[in-house]
Order: sequence, then structure tokens, then C-alpha cells
Amino acid sequence: MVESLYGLQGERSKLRGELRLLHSQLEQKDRDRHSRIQAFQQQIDELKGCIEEREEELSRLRTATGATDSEKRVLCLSAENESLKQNLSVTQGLLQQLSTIPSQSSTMLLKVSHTGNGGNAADGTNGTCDLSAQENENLRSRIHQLELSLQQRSEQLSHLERQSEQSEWRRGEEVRKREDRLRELQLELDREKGKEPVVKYVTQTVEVESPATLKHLSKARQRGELLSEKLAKQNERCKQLEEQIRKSDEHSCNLQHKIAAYEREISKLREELLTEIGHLEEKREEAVKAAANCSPEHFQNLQEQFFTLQKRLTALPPTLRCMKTDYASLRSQVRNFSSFYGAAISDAKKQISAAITEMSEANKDLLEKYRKEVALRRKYHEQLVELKGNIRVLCRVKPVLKEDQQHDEGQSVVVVTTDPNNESSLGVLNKGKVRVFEMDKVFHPQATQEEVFQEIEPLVTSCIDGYHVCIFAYGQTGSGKTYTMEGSVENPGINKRALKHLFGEIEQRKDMWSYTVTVSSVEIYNEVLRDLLSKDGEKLDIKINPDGTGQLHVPGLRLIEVKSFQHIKKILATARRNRITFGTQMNQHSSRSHALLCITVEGTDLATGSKTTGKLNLVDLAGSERVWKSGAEGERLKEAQNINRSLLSLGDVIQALRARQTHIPFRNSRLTYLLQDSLGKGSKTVMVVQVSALESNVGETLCSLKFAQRVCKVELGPASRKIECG
Ligand SMILES: Nc1ncnc2c1ncn2[C@@H]1O[C@H](COP(=O)(O)OP(=O)(O)OP(=O)(O)O)[C@@H](O)[C@H]1O
Repeated sequence: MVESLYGLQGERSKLRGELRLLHSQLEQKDRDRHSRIQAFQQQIDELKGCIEEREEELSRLRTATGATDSEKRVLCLSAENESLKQNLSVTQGLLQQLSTIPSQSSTMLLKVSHTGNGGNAADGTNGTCDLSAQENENLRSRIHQLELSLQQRSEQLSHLERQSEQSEWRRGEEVRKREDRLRELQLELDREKGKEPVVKYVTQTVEVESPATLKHLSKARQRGELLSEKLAKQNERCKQLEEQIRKSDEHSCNLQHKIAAYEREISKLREELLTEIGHLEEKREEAVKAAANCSPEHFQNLQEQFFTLQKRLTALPPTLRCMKTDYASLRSQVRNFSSFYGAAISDAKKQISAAITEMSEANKDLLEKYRKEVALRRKYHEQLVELKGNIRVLCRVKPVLKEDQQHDEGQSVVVVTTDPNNESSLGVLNKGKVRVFEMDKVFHPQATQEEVFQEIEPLVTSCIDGYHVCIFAYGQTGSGKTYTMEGSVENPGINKRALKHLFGEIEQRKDMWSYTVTVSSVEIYNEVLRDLLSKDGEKLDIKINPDGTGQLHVPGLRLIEVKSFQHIKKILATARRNRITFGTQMNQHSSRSHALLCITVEGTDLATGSKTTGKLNLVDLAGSERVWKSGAEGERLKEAQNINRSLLSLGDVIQALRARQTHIPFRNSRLTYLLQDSLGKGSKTVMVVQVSALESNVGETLCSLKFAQRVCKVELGPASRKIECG
């Protein structure tokens, strides 16, 4: 019994050990189950998150535009969502089942503890062991079922994941398409923007010709001209060098041709030589053969022939050598040609620079001589002007024009005659009598503008030398004063020609003198002074210069520095525009004011630094006709009276000057007052009296000529002027 009891106890402890093992196994399974439940729970959470995302996307798509694709996509996603939800509920149910299963290990422990409480229930021990084995079996099958179900869920889950991936991919596709569409729209927008605008804007450029701009412009132009000149010179030099290179190329080409010809000749000669040697060898062979058979005389002959041939043969190599050396020297010539060419050019350059220095030395001498010549010329010129008289009166007869004939109602009778053999007299037929007037010079009606200017030219030159010069055009309205002074565009008068001459002289003297030319222009109308170069035509006054020199000046008068003849053209045009013109019975475009163009030339001797200031006053006087004939009344009458008064004052001043009176009545008119420093002592004056040749103007012609004669009549120094009066 005791033995069997011990046996049972051993069995029981064995069973207990087995149960403990089983229990630990079950515990392990429990832990696995828990971890699977947790994984499940996690997957469920993820599924929930995925469902939420899908729902969000669904709601987004629902709010998006009603595109058919989007609608389809919404439906698809809804169906997917539904199935996902079903899957989720199934999974949750399963999970709940799993959660409600009691822990096998705890049951087992309970049972183990029950069995451990009393050792007296031996029958019960076996029964408990069977029950636990069955339960274990049940649990195993349950766990197996659960594992199968878990596997199924996992498969479902992976299926759902795949579905989710697919829907994600579709969504990505959708987004990509939308982005593509957006890009297309952007491109279209850019294209639209890049198109020409329908409305075009008009841009206008406003040019402002400020004096500073003009000055800069003229400077830039001069610089441009200088640069173009330099460029032209460089181009010329380039052309020369190109020509030289071309010639050198030609030369080198010729040399190469020659070399080629030589080479050909040499090879030909070599061939000839070889063939001849061959022939000779053959002949020699033949001769040797024949010698054995022929007579001694024949042998002698042959020997002689052989010797001559040998001589010829010996003469050939030197020729060949000669040709070879020729050929080699030609080759070296060609090779050395470039260096030789460079050396030749540098030689030429040296020669040129030497020639230039030589020239500049010679130029210095010439310049010195030229200076002396200029001084001498100036002296002679002074003497000439002195001889001609510092106040000269010239007369120009206006040709009869078509317009004059219309005024004269067809009776264009000419009463003024000039003598081709006597350049200083003219006759006027009046009341059957010819009255002869003597002037310093008379220009016949066909005299050209150039001829008139030639008479004035020396005075213009003396202005550059520092003299004050006045040139007046005097005469009745329409007699050609403006024509003589201003002229037309095609046929310019004294003003333009004088300025052109002035700038020409300045250019010629530029190596010795530097000059500044300033210009002003005024008109005197009804004894009022106006600036013709100013736009507002403000009234000006003549005042004593406050610098203490006692000289006169006009405050506010515009003085323009002129750099070129082109510039002066613009200034003259402005002055002409501003001049007051009115129509009268005598001349449709009669100028009723005195117009003055004042040119100041300041010179500096570059060698000595001494300075000169010359003035040239070019005056186009107002018409000198008598008041009654101009049909003037009211304002016009006042105008004519003023004109006549100032002309009279001018006559008085010139007469007083010519008579070398102590008092010169400069202040009697604005005109003479303004010209005071140019009419005084040491100045030079020319009066061009304009007359009409027509009988209808004979009265005015006589008046003008009498005025001219009054000026001329005064004696000059010891030599008196002989004037014949009719
Ligand atoms: N020598 C000439 N050769 C050709 N045409 C001339 C000549 N002299 C004058 N004329 C013409 O006669 C017309 C009048 O001349 P101009 O205007 O010069 O006269 P004026 O004396 O200046 O008159 P005003 O005192 O009224 O200004 C102009 O059309 C001009 O072209």
C-alpha cells in the first residue's frame, strides 16, 4: 500500500511537473494571443485612419467641380469605404471574441491549486488530469481556430491594404492629371501674355537744344570729325600695307613658280642625263665590241668620239651643281622672305619717321618765314586800306527785275548808266540832263555777289587782325540792301561770305593764333533797341561799361560764341526771323528797322601770348525813301521819320569822321551811338549805296547818291578827292 501510495505520489508529482510545463506553454500562448490582439487593435486603428482619410477625400471630391471622372471616383471610393467598414466590424467582432476568452493559464492555475489543497482525494486526481487534458485539447483546437481566423483577417487586411494602395495610386494619378492641366493652363496664360498687346503706345521724343547741349554736340562732332580723319588716315595706311603685302605675295608666288619651273627643268635634265649616260654606255659597249672587229683608223675615230662624249659628260655635272645652288638659294630666299619683309617695313618706318622729323624741322623754318610774311602782308594790307581810304563809299545798281516792271506798269525806263571803262562813276538821266556821280567803286547791275564781296574782303581780314570795321547798306526800300547784305540761300550776300572768309582765315592761322568768335544781333526800330537773338525781343539800352574803360555796352544783349560756319548759319536764320517786317507801298517785305550783325573776334598769338580784339559790324539799314512817297501816315509816318533821322545822323557822323572833326555827333541816334566804338578813330567803314536804275525811282536814286556824295566829298589828308558834280 505504502509502495503504491509512493508510486501514486510520484505519479502525481510527475503530472504536476507536466501540468506546470503545460501551464507555462499556455502562458506563452496567452502572451502570443495578447500581442496578436494588440497587433490586431493596431491594424484596426490603421484601418480606421485609412477610412477617415478616404472619407475626407470623398468629401473633398464631392465639393470639387462636377467632372464625371470625379463622380465615378467618388462612387468607387464610397463602395471601397463600405467594404472597409464591413471588414472593420467583422474584425472588431473577432477581436471581441478573442478578448472575452478567459485566460487558459489562470484556469489552469486554479485547477492546479485545487488539486494541491488535499492529498487525500486520490480518485479525484485522475479525473482532474483527464479533464485538464481535454480542456487543453479544446483550448488547442480553439487556438488553432483563432489562428486560422487571424490568418484570414491578415489576408483580408493585406487585401484591404492593396486596395488602399490602389486607391492611393488612383488619387495620385488624379492629382498628377490636375497638375498637368494646371501647367497647360499656365502655359496658355504665358502665351496669352506674350502676345502683342492690342493697344499700342506712341512714344514721342522731345529734343531740347540747350546751349550746353549744343556746345557738347558741337564738341562731340568735332571730336567725331577728328576721329574720322584719323580713321581715314589709318585706313589709308592699312590699304598701303595691304598693297605691299599683296605685292609681296605676288613676288613670293612668282618665286615659287620659278622654283617649280627649276625643279621641273632639273628633273628633266636629270632624266636626259641618265638616258644620255645610258646611250653612251650602250655606245661604249658597242664601240668596244666593234673595236675588236674594226680597223685601227676606225678605232681611232671611235676613240675620239668617245673622248668628246666624255668631255660633254664631264661638263654636265657643273651645270647641274649650278642649278642646284640656284635652286637652294631660291628656296632660302623664299624662307627668309617674311623676316626680310619685316626688316624692310621697319626700315621704311625708320625712314618715314626720319623724314617726318626732317619735315618738322623744315616746317619750323617755314613757319618762321610764314610769320614774317604774314606780318609783312598785314603791313601792306594796312597800307592798301589806308590808300583806299578808311571810309569808302561803294555804289551798287540794282538790275531791273520782273516785279519792278509790274510796279512800273510796264514803263521800265532805265535812267542810271554805268561806264564799263570807269569803275568809279555813274550817270543819272533826269529832266533831259545826265548827272554824273563819282564813288570809290560802282557796281553795274550785272555785278555778282562775289564781285561785291571781293571789294569788302580786305576789311574782313583786317577785323581778324584786331580792327573795328563797319559795313553799311544804304538806299531806298527795295533797292537791294538786304540782298547785298544777306542775299539768298543759293547766292549769299556779304554777311555769310564775310563769316565764311573769317573762319577760313582763322583755320589758316590756327598754328599761330587761337581765335574766339562771338556774335550778337540787334535791330533798331523806332529808336528802340531789340535783341534779334532773344525770343522775347526785350527792349535794350546802351550804357557806359562799368569796367571803367569808358566803352559802351548793352546790358542783357545775348552774345553767342560761334565755333563753325555751320553754326553761324542758324544764328543768321534766327535773326532774320525775328526782324520786324511790314509791307509798304514800295516793297511787300520791306524791312522797317536797321538790322545789325556784330561779330567780335578775339585773337591770341600762340607764340607771344599777345591779344587782339576785332569787331565787324554788318548793318542792313532801313529804307531811306522820302516820307511822302512811301505813303506813310500815323504809325508808319513816325517810323519813316525815325528812319530818316537816324540815317541823317549816320551821314553826319561819317562826314565828321572823314573830315577828322574833333566832335563826332555819335549820340544823335541810337544807331551811331551803338556803333560809336566801330566808327571812331582807327576803324574802317564801307558804305554800300544801293540804287534803282528805273525812271520811276529817279528822285530816291538822286537823294541816295547825293547822300553818298556828301560822305565822299570830304578831303582825306593832303590828297583831296576830285569829284565831278553834274
Ligand atoms: N542785285 C540784285 N539781283 C537780283 N535781285 C535783286 C538784286 N537786288 C535786289 N534784288 C531783289 O529785289 C527785291 C528787293 O530787294 P531787297 O529786299 O534787298 O531790298 P531792300 O533795299 O532791302 O528793301 P527794304 O529797305 O524794304 O528792306 C528782292 O526780291 C531782291 O531779291
